[in-house]
Amino acid sequence: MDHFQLRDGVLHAEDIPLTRIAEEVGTPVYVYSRATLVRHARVFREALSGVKDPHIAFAVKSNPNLAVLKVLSREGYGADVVSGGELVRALEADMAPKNIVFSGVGKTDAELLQGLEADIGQFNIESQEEGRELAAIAAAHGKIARCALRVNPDVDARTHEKISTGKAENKFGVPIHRAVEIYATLAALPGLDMRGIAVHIGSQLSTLEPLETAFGKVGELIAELRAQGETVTHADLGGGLGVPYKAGEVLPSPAEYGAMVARVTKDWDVALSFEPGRVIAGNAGILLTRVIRVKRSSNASPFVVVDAAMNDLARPAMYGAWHDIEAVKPSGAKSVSHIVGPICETGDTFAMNREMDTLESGDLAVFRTAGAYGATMASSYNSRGFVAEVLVDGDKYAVVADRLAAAAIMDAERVPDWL
Ligand SMILES: Cc1ncc(COP(=O)(O)O)c(C=O)c1O
Ligand SMILES: N[C@@H](CCCC[NH3+])C(=O)O
Repeated sequence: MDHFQLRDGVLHAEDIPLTRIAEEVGTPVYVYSRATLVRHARVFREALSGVKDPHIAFAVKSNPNLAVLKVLSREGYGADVVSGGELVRALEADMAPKNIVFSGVGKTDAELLQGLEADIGQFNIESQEEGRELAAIAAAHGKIARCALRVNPDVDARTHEKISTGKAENKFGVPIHRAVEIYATLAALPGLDMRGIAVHIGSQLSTLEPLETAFGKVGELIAELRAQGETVTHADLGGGLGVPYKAGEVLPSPAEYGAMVARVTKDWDVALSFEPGRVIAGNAGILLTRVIRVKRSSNASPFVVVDAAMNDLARPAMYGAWHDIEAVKPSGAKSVSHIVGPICETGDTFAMNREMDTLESGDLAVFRTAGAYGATMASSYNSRGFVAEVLVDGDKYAVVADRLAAAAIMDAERVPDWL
């Protein structure tokens, strides 16, 4: 069920008209639906009913807002973090340390220590070098780091090249053909409890086949490790399940994903964990914007200039990504337009020649499927300040991230007295 629906001609988030949020909070603003987050969290867990005791760690990078994390921690979700900053957020949102997994190719010594001191559940080690450093830090502090070795299975996830992570040429994980040797080396080090394998081949996957191929390789690796006398009790299957960005688009469902996982892993005899991000948060959020003006300077499609820009929602500029765009109070008229932001880059374009609701100066519109990799990738480019975020719950809402004005950002800058 979609919690962003038209009621009496006005698009609502749950029971709140988006016109009200625009008036009271201003635009641009991200709006999240608590009911959708909860529904997605439960659907994903339910989809894994064929897996014994799955551990689900929300990929914090997809939406690190504290209120969003709190909703998910209340659903029993843990966190997949990739920085000390994300770790602090997960703890702040009451995610139990044992339910936190630390991924990423570039964890610094300080971040490794931070994870050890928080006694997180698992480090996903991405290189032999990182494993050695973690072992030394753990041993020096009298701690044991529970670890999985992230492997790179050299599988094409068939997604956008910038978010593919499982090809040999990508920076992530250790080459799977070297995994047995590296695992054995790390398992012999004091300070490390090597207990499993992790894999994540990319994001916004639109077919299950690459995942199945990668998981098949992990299954073979686990058997090989055990044959060599290594202990393997855990496997982390990452995230990556795609979501529809266009109305009517059909992607593999969480249930199909869960059934595939249960089938492929049935003889593994390990505790499985998952790191979903987009599939939980993507369709739980929209970006609400207002049309500044419509430029009709030629016979071509008009430029509808909105007050959101590539600094607020980077995906179209970065990946050529599509987000459905709809009027908040649709008149019924449709036309072909270009939807652009105010930033001084041609790349600040959300849609070209898009047939969609006709928008006029002052109208409100939404970018759909903006709950994942939206606000979190915002910047202050062109000194635009940071976009605000709102969480709706039935007939109430709260501002869960203040708009950070350009002036507040400037306050953090200093002009040296020798200038
Ligand atoms: C290690 C890791 N886990 C989980 C995720 C979450 O991916 P997604 O949002 O596609 O589910 C990512 C991002 O791709 C990631 O890099
Ligand atoms: N930022 C990307 C996803 C990156 C996934 C990170 N592992 C996107 O918006 O699609």
